[in-house]
Amino acid sequence: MELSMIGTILLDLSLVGLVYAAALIFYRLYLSPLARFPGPRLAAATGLYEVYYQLIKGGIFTWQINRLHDQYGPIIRIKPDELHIRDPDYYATLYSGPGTHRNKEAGFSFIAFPQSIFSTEDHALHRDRRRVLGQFFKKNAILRLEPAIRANIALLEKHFASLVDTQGCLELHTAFQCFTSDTLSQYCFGRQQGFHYLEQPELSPTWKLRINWMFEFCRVNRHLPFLVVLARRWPAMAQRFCPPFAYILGMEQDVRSFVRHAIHQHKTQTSTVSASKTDTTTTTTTPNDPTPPIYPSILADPSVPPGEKDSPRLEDDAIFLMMAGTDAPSQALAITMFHILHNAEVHHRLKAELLAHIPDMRCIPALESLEQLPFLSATIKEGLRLSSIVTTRLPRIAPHETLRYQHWEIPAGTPVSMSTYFILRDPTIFPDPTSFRPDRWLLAEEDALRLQRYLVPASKGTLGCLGQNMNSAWMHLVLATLFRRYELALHDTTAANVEMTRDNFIGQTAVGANNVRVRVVGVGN
Ligand code: HEM
Repeated sequence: MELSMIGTILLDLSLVGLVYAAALIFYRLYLSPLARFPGPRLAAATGLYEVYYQLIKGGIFTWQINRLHDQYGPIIRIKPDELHIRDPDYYATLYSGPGTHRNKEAGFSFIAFPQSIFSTEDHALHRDRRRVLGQFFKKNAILRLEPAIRANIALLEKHFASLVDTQGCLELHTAFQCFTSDTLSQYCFGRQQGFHYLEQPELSPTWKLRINWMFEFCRVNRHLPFLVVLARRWPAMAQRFCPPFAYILGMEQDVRSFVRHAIHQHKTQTSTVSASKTDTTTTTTTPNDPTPPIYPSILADPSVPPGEKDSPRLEDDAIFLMMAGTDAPSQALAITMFHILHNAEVHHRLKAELLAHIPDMRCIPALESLEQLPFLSATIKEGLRLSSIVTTRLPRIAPHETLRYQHWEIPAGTPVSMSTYFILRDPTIFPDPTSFRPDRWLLAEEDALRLQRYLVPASKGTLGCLGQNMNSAWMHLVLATLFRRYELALHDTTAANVEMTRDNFIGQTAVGANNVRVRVVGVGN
């Protein structure tokens, strides 16, 4: 083909592309059913508006949305096909419970783990998957898990005990990432399986690095999904060009191998049982186990369809669960501890309550009894509010319902999102919102319930977080144990070390600042 002909074809293609782009922008600005909604014209015209804030400006679109609300009002168009609402009282309507139909939006699923519960867009399939996984996170299941949680707190404590009266210090994100990844992986796959970071002589930063990089990549992946496809296809090259990709591969490989091991064990067990009904020595779950591990139990559950038990499906699910169930809770713990130690009065009152209710520090009471301690529980609520870990918006789609907000009618099928970060810091609900004030939760029952409606760090409704009972158990047991048994003090740590400045789905501090260091200056009595 002659060069001039190639030139002509390219020119024609460019012209077609330009006309198409111009027509699309015209449609979005003037003809789209969302054209009448307020917001910047640039955001209505192109998704590149968001990409600019997320990729070029380093992940600050959440804060830009908040500024746009100041300018345009409580409902705005933030993308050609998405609306955002800033009104805490609308949250329960959008993130509704059983009986209403809400779908997730494809762009907000982790594209890298399409078969995980979180990425399941289909309403009915999501409900079935949630029924299966949800049983392991009900309150009763968590109460049965309490001895296993305490066993890992004992291992965690050794690292604090080794620093008593030394000049050494301990980084809390690292410590709690070890605790959560050990506890959750052992619950997922059995105590012998799973991670054992806490048993190492030094607390390993491995999981913290893996999970931090995973969320760092999440921000990029959402806008440039082909990068994941390329990196998966050529992992060695990906690591060469981007060395931190090794953390992600390492994390995925470990969790995938746990799942494959569980499947292998299950097959061995099934064939052994059919060969000899009496020999069950190779089982990974036993009928009397009070806390049977999650994935072996799912594999053994005859009501779960075989297609739901294949390796790729369970691998995706387990990787997502390990991400969701480790980073947010360890950040919540570390940031809550920062605020307690940073506020002398809160610290003093918490210690006084623990001392009064736990006379013998060797005997930390049962979880259900710790949950009755008013100041400890208020401190945990305030920690969850102020840490507001999940900074992303989470769009919901009502496929068959016209949602109404004030005088606005939102066409069925439109992605609509809200950001819990700004509900948790709304000054009309939480006066002086950036201050750590557990007292705000110490209210008469009716007022407390009213305020509690706005405590939504883990979202709400049929698609909301599954792990809140687990998280609450971890926070009560860990904080009660550490604050009753040790005198702790911050070391070389300021508010900048816990301030979220970037939205990587999960909020992040400035790069490298997410360190909360403590010294152990004594033991309790
Ligand atoms: C401070 C602690 C936590 C916070 C702030 C948090 C927050 C969230 C949020 C915002 C979502 C998305 C919900 C939505 O799309 O509406 C979510 C989903 C999820 N979280 Fe959590 N989470 C926490 C702890 C945990 C723990 C400890 C676990 C498990 C051990 C867990 C497991 C999950 C699962 C499985 C989902 C997906 C639910 C689904 O798609 O049906 N989370 N979490």
